[in-house]
Amino acid sequence: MNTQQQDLIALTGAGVYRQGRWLIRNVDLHVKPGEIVTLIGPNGSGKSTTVKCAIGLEKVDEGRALRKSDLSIGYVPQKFSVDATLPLTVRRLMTLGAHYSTAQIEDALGQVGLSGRTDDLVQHLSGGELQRALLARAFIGKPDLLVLDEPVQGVDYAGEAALYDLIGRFRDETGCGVLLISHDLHVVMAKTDRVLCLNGHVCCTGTPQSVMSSKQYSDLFGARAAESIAIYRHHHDHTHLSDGRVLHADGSVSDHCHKEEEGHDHAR
Ligand SMILES: Nc1ncnc2c1ncn2[C@@H]1O[C@H](COP(=O)(O)OP(=O)(O)OP(=O)(O)O)[C@@H](O)[C@H]1O
Repeated sequence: MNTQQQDLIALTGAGVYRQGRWLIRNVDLHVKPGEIVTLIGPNGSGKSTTVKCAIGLEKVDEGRALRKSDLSIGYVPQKFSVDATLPLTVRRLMTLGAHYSTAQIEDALGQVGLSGRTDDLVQHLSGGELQRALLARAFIGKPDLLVLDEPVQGVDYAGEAALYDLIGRFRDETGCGVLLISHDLHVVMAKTDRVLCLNGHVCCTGTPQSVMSSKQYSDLFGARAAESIAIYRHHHDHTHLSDGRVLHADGSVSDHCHKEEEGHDHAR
């Protein structure tokens, strides 16, 4: 990756305020071409909200969200539902909003192990197959940025490794950036260039190696590091108040939870 390259997306001090509370605050996130950046964090910690701000689906209430001009994005959302009464074939799914040749569609589907399935109804795909089809749809336009919100949900273990390999290969071949939300600690550590651990704010960040060798990482993940579930068992020592300020364990209140260090224990 060339660090001189322009960011594809950049959040700076981003905050989203909805229904009387800050969903995220003080979030900095940058993705350059060729870079895989992964967000991890507990349920409800603001990962999807952060991704939506980055690609312009949510607006930020403070801070800045910038995107490279003419940025093309291949997005696999966390939730994708198809109306059971609306017949939608895999071919149609692949061409919604764009035109691709049969050869291009077959090639994209072949890459995710769905060759020959173009005429199947999307409603009849299994959960893992639908996920693969959505990934093929994200790949097919060769976007500048792939944004994948839990791309392997419902995919079996062997299929999961294969799909992450595919994402890595796609990045290598096209030089695209990848912004990923993952719950799989092994995958995060193996594939990603940079990890951001969110809990309403960025509580620790760095290369997988630097995060893994940091005290914050062992405090966060400790002996359970081998278990992906460890991600959800942070030991927390401060609370986010409804006005966005932070109540620390010693009773002090500050505007944000970053005191001096990059990563730390925290709570919401
Ligand atoms: N538009 C909205 N209005 C109000 N609250 C919202 C809105 N969108 C998200 N939230 C809340 O913000 C919090 C963060 O949601 P988000 O989906 O970003 O979390 P997440 O880290 O992706 O969670 P998960 O791992 O469960 O998918 C949640 O408590 C959610 O209910």
